[in-house]
Amino acid sequence: RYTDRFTEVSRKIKCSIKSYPVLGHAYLFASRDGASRMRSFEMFGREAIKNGGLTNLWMGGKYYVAVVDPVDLEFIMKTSLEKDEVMRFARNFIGNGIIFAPVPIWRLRRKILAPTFSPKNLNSFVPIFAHQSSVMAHQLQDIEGKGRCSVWKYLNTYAMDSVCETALGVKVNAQENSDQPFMKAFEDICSLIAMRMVQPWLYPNAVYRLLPYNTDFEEYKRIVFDFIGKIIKSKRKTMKEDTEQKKGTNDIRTFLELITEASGGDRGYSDEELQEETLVLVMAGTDTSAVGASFTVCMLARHPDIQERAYEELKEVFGDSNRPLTSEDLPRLKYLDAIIRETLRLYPPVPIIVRSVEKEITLPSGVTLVPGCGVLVHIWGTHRNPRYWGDDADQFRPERFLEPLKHPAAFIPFSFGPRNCLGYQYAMMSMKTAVATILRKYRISLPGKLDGVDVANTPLTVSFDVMMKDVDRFTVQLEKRIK
Ligand code: HEM
Repeated sequence: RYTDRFTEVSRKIKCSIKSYPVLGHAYLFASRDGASRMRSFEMFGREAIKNGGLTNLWMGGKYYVAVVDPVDLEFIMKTSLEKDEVMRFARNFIGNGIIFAPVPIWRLRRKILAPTFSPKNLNSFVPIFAHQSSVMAHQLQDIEGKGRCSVWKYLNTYAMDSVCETALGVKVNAQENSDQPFMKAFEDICSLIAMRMVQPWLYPNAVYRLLPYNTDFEEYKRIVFDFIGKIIKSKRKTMKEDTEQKKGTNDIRTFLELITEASGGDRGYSDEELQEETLVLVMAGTDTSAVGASFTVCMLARHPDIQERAYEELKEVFGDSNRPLTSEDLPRLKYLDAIIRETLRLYPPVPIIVRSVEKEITLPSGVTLVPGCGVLVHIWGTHRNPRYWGDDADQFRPERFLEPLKHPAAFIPFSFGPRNCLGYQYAMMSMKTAVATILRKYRISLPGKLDGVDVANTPLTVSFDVMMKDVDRFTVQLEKRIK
């Protein structure tokens, strides 16, 4: 009966991509390869653009409406706060942490976590971003002048060190010891989750448990939880004293301290709940901003004129001084801000999110969605919708962010509405600090041609592993700038 209702909805929406009985469109996602998964998602984004904002996607018998129109999206993001059931595969990993939690749990956790992202707290983190990015700039000497090299490891460990120090008050020194089993395990588990989400034949637990993927999943999960568990245990011991000592001083209060206190101190979150929330912060905060900063570095390498303009802006703010960046410098770096936003538009670190329709809703475009429908919020497609970005929507042009947006939900790398990303400003500050620090020290480039291919003008090949990543692992050339 439900399927009949979904079929009825889907008939009102155009989709020229062939779907088969039982499989639906899942045959397009059968490969293990993340780049192939992303190509299929891009195809649905383009199809929705062609059809005026919506298209259908059948994942086996499960129906999704894919949306790339900001007017419909604004409505959906304000009315449908529940995550789609397909996120249960991510929930198997991080439990009821705020990001995938059902709405009643989410409301409580959001209330506790939100105040910790106040401007005062965020500004107090900037010296940590500045210090950690100077460590990164130093580490990058390893690849300076060595031709094409990946910057991923450097930016990922920078993000890890910054998040752990700001959120948990723990120095993990990932930059100096970059072989962190936690980071590799996290990357691999994301890949497994992404694959299971798009392959309905892997949905039943009875099937999945028989496959080697499940053994890997459990092993990666163990590594990740061991890491987080150790941190929490050590912090629980010292936190009480730390908090007492910091009272009345200007010392930085970490998220972990703030959320423990806000949720009632010793009688607040259990160890397990604190573990879930901590894991969300580390998970949501590390790879996403590392991916965003790494894509930005790749874009600067491809657009030397834009890079020079950003460097000029840095010279205006810092002159010839090597002084560390401060929180007052960040709002002055307006062009760098536009470059990062333009990068997040073309290469959103989270290209797709999925919400669930709980109550019947009629979208501004006139289509009525029934309970149980999934909504595929196509961030990648929305960002390339020519109706809102013009005919040059696929071109990298940061200047577009110096003008007002055509619609507030046309640019949604951090999602939109009451359940948007809590770390939005944190991420912008961390990424800006990292990219500014690299640019002050290095010129970023790429050879014009490689194997006869015009590198600068070829779009990056990206994969979908929950997060979107460059399959070449963000490869560029670095040369030291001579002052
Ligand atoms: C470029 C970097 C980042 C991007 C692109 C990003 C993107 C997102 C997206 C798309 C969501 C899902 C929202 C939804 O379902 O509507 C989200 C949620 C969230 N993000 Fe971020 N994020 C970034 C960085 C961060 C950082 C640095 C933190 C924390 C330090 C953070 C914390 C969170 C939290 C707590 C949520 C869950 C919010 C909720 O469900 O209420 N994010 N983020």
